[in-house]
Amino acid sequence: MAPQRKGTLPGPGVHPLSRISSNSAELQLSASSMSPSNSKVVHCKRGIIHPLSQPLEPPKKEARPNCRDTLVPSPQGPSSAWCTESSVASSAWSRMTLPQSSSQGGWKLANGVQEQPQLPSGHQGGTTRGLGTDMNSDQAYNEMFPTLGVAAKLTKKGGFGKFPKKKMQALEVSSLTDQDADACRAGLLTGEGSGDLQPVSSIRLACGCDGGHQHDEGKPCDAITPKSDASAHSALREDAVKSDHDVLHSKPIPRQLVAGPAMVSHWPALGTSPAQAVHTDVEPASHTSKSEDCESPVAWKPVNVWTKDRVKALVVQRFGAVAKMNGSAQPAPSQGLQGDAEDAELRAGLRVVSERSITDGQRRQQLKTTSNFVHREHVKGEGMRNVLAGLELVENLLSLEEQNNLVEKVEAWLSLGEKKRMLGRTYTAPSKWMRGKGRRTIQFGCCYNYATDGQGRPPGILVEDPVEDMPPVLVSLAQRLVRWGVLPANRQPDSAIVNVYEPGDCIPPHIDNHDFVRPFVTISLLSTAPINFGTHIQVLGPGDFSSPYQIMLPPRSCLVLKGAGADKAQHCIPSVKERRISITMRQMATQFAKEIAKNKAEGKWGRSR
Ligand SMILES: O=C(O)CCC(=O)C(=O)O
Ligand SMILES: [Fe+2]
Repeated sequence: MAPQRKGTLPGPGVHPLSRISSNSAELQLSASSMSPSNSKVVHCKRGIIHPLSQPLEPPKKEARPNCRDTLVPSPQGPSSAWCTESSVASSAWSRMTLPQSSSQGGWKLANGVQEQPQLPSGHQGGTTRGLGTDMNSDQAYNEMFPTLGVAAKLTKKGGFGKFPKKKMQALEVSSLTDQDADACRAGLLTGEGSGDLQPVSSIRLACGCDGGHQHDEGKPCDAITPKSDASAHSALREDAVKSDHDVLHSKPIPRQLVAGPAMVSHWPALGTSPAQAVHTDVEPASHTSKSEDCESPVAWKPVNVWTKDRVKALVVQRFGAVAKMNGSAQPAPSQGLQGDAEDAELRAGLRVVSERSITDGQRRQQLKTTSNFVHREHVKGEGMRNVLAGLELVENLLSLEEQNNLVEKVEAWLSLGEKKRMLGRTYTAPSKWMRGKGRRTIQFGCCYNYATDGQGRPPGILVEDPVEDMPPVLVSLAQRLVRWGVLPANRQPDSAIVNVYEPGDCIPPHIDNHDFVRPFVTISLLSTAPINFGTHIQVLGPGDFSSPYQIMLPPRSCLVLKGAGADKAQHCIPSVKERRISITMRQMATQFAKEIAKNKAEGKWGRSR
């Protein structure tokens, strides 16, 4: 039996005057589980160190010139021409995500042979590159390595362990289609099966290079691989890859998104790259004090500080690969629950390497929680009571860098949504923008029906209507909310709505639907905005609401809603002055989660891509 559906959440594009409601109801409780992969990836500012947790083998050389992702035939090397679609799936091969616009690169294979820049006929997008190749073009290098989402399809057999080192130099990879590449960057196109996209092993460092060359201590990396450094490159790369693999040999391949700072040049819809924003003062004006910038545990460091020793230290730190890296017999340090969780966050792009040393306990201590909100109103049948009881504002939830990473993801999701590349009603936008009309939303995990729809379905979760799964970055966020005590363990969110407020946008007064259990949270990003509370909030005009109580929501904070604060008082966000993003993360009542799981298992939630 479906739970009562009384609360309603205003939709993204309907005038607020048409949708005020309030109510309360008893809830069905549920506990859902999300299973982070245990694989480990080092994620640095402008790149990642991906472990290869499953082995690779050279693909069979079956030429399939007309398949979707046909490789550019390469003049030499073990992989002269084959179809990634078949060979990757069948023989543990990798595919590298490259934007179409980067295809005029002028790369060289390590053996010095120029790779053909032209795409073969039948190619639908993207291009082919060599992994472990030298670059002969600064432009190509800078355009590609720091920018790319990297994905691979891998099967369970073969491996670097069995793969001759030299052939690493000529590993051939091919791009995904443009659509896949977009989805990959957005952290949506992932999966565990051999038919899904997976990250390829690669080492790309903060300098934007792939780790394939020697870095002099303290000296900037010029991101061009001099020929003479070739052996140093491969030594470093292979050491690290081997170590990753040795340590992680039996673990599943991590799901990963890589979105670098140069993404904007390939994907104009993204706007300014948040990765650059970290050190270029894109932080909105609402970040008033300088100290706020300083409280981030991650101080900005110049990107050119990576040295071979630093890389080794990182790999050791991340993977416990002491023995492999140093040739000594030290045992690998064990990774506890915290380590695994951090790994998941690193993979998801939520956490950066430099935050690795911060324990959950320390993170919890950084949180500043305010919970004594009081506003007494008459509640029918209950008399006067504090209708804000149960609200908690948790400040300092995210560092600046974590916020920027999230915003970068949101921009990618918006871009996909605009291109209609997300499932069903994942992305919704007001048909025509006007002040107070609404906001854009991105829903993950379940489709929420904001208002009675054309088929007469009431507000609430629509279990038949597919939306995209929670992306890894949000799964990690949900897990950390529990780990840091913001939400109880049995309330880990399994759904999320991203609200994107452009100046003038609002969310009208509402009580969140009881298809979602309490407590739940809404996380604020980018700018401070007031949230209004009251049992009867008045709508004065588009985006203009009159209410007896207001709480300021600073960026990087979250508001926990439960008790009367969630169920007796309505809340709303009046038209915002500055761009703001919020992520409302909630757990579905058990039966909805179960029905959705069932529908997915029966293949009723197809992918639109
Ligand atoms: O943007 C916010 O902080 C509030 C969002 C909200 O109320 C909701 O998603 O239900
Ligand atoms: Fe809400």
